[in-house]
Amino acid sequence: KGSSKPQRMLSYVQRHSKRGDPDSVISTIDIFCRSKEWAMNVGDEKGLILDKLICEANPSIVLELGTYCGYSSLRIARLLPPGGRLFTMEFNPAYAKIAKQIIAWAGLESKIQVLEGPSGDLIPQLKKKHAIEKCDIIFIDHWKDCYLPDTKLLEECGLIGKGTVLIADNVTFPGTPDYLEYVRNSPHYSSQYFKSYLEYSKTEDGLEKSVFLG
Ligand SMILES: Oc1cc(-c2ccc(F)cc2)cc2nccnc12
Ligand SMILES: [Mg+2]
Repeated sequence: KGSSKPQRMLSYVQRHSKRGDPDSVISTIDIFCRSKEWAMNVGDEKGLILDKLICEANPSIVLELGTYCGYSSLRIARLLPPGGRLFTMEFNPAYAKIAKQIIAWAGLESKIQVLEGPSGDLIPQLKKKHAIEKCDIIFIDHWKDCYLPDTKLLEECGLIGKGTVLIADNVTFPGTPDYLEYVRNSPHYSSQYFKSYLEYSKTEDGLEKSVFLG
C-alpha cells in the first residue's frame, strides 16, 4: 500500500516544524518540496505575492478553491485580521484529510473551515449554510477548467460584490486561457498579471488579480 505524497508531507511537517507556528510549517513544506518531493503548493515565490495582495486587501472573508494540503490556506489565514475567516474547498477527500491535520498542527483551525466536495455543489450553499454575504477575496487554485465556470457561479450566487478581489494561480502554467480572456475583457473586472515562477521550478507562471468593479 505505502504512503502518499501528502501523507509524507504531513509526516515531514510533524517531524521538522514547530507546532503552532504557521511560518515554521510553511517554510518546512517549502523545504520538503525543494529537497524531497515537488508538490503543487502555490510555493514561496508566488506565495510572497499572494501575501502582499492579502495584506493590501485586509479581508474578513476569504474563499479558496483548491485546498490540496493546506499550504496556501496557512499563508492566507496567518495574515487575516482578528475575526477573519477562510473557507477552503477541496474535492479530493484524501487531500482534505491531510490538509485538516496540517492546519491543526499549525494552530490555525479556528480561522479555517475546510469544505469537502465539488466546488460547483458547495458554492451555492455558502450563503445559507455559512452565513456568508460577500467574499472579500477569492483565491482560485483548483482544476484549470473549473476557474471560469466557478467564477460565473460565484457571480450568479451573489458572492462577488463591488471590490471583491479574485486571485488566480497558474494562469500561465498550466494555464487558464478561457478564464484569463474573461476577466481581462470583461468591463466588470480590472485585471493585473503578477509574473512569477511555477512553484519550486524555473518555468514561468504568475498570479492574475482581478477586482470586481460592480
Ligand atoms: O500550481 C499548480 C501546478 C500544477 C502543475 C501541473 C503540471 C505540471 F507539470 C506542473 C504543475 C497543477 C495544479 N493543479 C491545481 C492547482 N494548482 C496547480
Ligand atoms: Mg496552483
